[in-house]
Amino acid sequence: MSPPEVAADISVDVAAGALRWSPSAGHERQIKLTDIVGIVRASASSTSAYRVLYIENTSSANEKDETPSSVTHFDLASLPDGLSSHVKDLPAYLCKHKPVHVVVSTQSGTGTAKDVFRNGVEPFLQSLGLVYEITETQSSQTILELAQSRFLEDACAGIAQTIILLSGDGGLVDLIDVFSKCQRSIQAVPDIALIPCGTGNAMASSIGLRSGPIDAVRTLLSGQSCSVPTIAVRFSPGAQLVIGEGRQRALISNISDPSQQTLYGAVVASWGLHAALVADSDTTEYRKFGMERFKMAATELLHPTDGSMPHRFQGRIKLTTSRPSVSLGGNGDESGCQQPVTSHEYTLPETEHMYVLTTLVPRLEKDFVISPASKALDGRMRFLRFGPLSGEEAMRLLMLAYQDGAHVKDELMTYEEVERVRIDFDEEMERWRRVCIDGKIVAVEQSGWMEISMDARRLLNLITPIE
Ligand SMILES: Nc1ncnc2c1ncn2[C@@H]1O[C@H](COP(=O)(O)OP(=O)(O)OP(=O)(O)O)[C@@H](O)[C@H]1O
Repeated sequence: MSPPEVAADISVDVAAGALRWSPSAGHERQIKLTDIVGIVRASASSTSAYRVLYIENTSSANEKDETPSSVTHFDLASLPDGLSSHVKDLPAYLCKHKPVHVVVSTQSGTGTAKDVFRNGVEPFLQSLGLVYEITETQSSQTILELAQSRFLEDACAGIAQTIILLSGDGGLVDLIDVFSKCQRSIQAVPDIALIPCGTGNAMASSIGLRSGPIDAVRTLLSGQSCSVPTIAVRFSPGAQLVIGEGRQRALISNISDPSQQTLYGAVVASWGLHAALVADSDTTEYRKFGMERFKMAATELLHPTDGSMPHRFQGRIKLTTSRPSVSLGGNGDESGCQQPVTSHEYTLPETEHMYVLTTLVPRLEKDFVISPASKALDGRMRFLRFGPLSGEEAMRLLMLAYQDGAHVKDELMTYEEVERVRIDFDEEMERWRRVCIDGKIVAVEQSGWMEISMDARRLLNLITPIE
């Protein structure tokens, strides 16, 4: 790390939204006030009083660099007018006795997590003098193994942990799955700071981290810790995880009891078009295209090369919803009192489907608002469905999700809050019995089923921006 730079001639130009200073060597510098990550008080042993952490944009017009920004800092002897609102105390989750654990998921998205660590997270931690340990993923098992051997053990022993996770949704889901399958009680719930480095980044986008991974570093200094609600997805005994670019199968759970075939997630459980396109596009070849990979796979599913219509997914769907009880002989309760809520279970009349999705979050990508009524981490589950359509019509409907979720107003769409969803699959080919749980793909056996419901436990916290 370079020696601290103590600034002189610091001035705040509120009208221009700029901060100017003279470094100890070199020309006057200027940044936008919006690029300030935060200002912290220097340690007692320091000669300066404050440290300004900011995002430096080093991109040039010709550079094709996906992570051009970096986090850096300079020191101040005193605080000029106009900067006091940027002064932050270190949040409790950065004041634990244990080193911060950083997990870099090297294959997430287009493989930028290492750069994001080098340019954003590492200089941030060093600027604050925080001690940290790093794990870079070597395989798709790394996070699962680390969660099992370290994070879970410490959580059960009551040791407070903060984990900075540079990944997409997959890394978070690996942690959720390991913690949810633990039979022991968690004594200290870990705080997870998600730095979005994946393709969809549904959870990060949904909690408000939509300006890229370097910008998400801000939240490390000024976020709040919120518990993560999860779904439990139970499967029929023959269901198997699809791994190795679709070529291999693995057990869902190492427990031999078939009734324990459960996966846990925090984002989405889907069947039909969504699950098929996530499954088809999860190959090294497709991953190179970033977010485009979803659209490319969708095009192939919606416009089969043999000129046929898109597949009609066969199965029966049963929903359980919460509804206020209807009072006998009345048109609702006019007294203003809350009506008791009862569960209502019914099977959809349609047995052919195209898009079937249950979600806990509003966004599947930064601008793809799948469930506009959802609020991240509020623990409410919503169900979306539409039936068989032409490729053009399905695309039209899904593109409306990019207009703040306008698709849910379309009469072709079923959209409602649910407590439980059960699907009984009536498909012969395994290809059409693949489902997606937060990016993981499961192939259900012929005549098999899956059942999605909320898990009552909250075993992990997520650091979210304060609104
Ligand atoms: N070194 C590695 N070798 C093989 N697989 C890896 C390696 N590092 C990470 N992975 C796997 O790559 C996948 C990346 O998933 P992740 O969700 O983080 O990114 P993504 O799929 O691009 O994003 P999103 O889920 O947000 O769309 C995970 O399954 C992870 O276990």
